[in-house]
Amino acid sequence: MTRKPLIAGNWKMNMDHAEGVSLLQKLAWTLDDANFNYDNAEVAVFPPFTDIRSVQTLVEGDKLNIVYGGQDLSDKDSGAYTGDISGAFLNKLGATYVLVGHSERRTIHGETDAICADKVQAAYRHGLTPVLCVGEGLEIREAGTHVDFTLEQLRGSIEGLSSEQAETLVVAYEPVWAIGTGKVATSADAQEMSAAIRAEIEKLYSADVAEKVRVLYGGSVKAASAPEILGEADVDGVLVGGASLDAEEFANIARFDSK
Ligand SMILES: O=C(CO)COP(=O)(O)O
Repeated sequence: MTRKPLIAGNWKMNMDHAEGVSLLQKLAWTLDDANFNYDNAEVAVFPPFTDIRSVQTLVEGDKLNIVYGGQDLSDKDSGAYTGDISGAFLNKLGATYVLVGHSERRTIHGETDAICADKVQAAYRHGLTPVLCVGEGLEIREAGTHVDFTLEQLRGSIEGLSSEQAETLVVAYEPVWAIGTGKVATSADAQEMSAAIRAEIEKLYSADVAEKVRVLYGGSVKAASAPEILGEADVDGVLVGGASLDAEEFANIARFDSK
């Protein structure tokens, strides 16, 4: 089976709701002008929470083919959790995906694998597809233990996941040393880890489930580096940070396979 590529833009803490709507509008126009075929790849954006209602209004109003999600969610459904966002609210706003365990949340907010596993379950509880972020820091990469480290993170963050849930899981391999540094991993690095993640999913579940899981690469992806990375057998998409804030650049990443 062929897995449909997912081209995802993580806006992080950028773009207020007005800026976000104009970025999304520009992205949609740029893709339309290029006759982008949405059958070739799924395009998703992850705006700040404050933008999502406005994004929903634009997507639904203009019938855009672009989907969207939250950058995080609470592991709880509702209650006295000041500042947290429930997956139920994201679902109500038409979100398709939700990022879980981005390295900036694991480091800055101390999110452990166990917390991520609870957030993955919360995503499924609320009809959201989790994009689970894993990846090693520079010291681990330099020690050569990056595969074991990342698979350990994966196992811990999908604790309790059923086969049925796992089939729709998206995993984003984002080596921390490549995030925001301009140091993009080689396509061989991305392939090595994507294949290892898929093999681990097969061990934990089955070959059929492993075939269905989509594995993304993230870390300084630009239009110039995207085609080679996305050409790797086990890489099913990219999770783009900085370059997703530029409509033209992100559109060119989405059009990675246009000759
Ligand atoms: O963290 C990332 C996406 O979630 C990657 O960010 P950059 O593309 O800016 O390196």
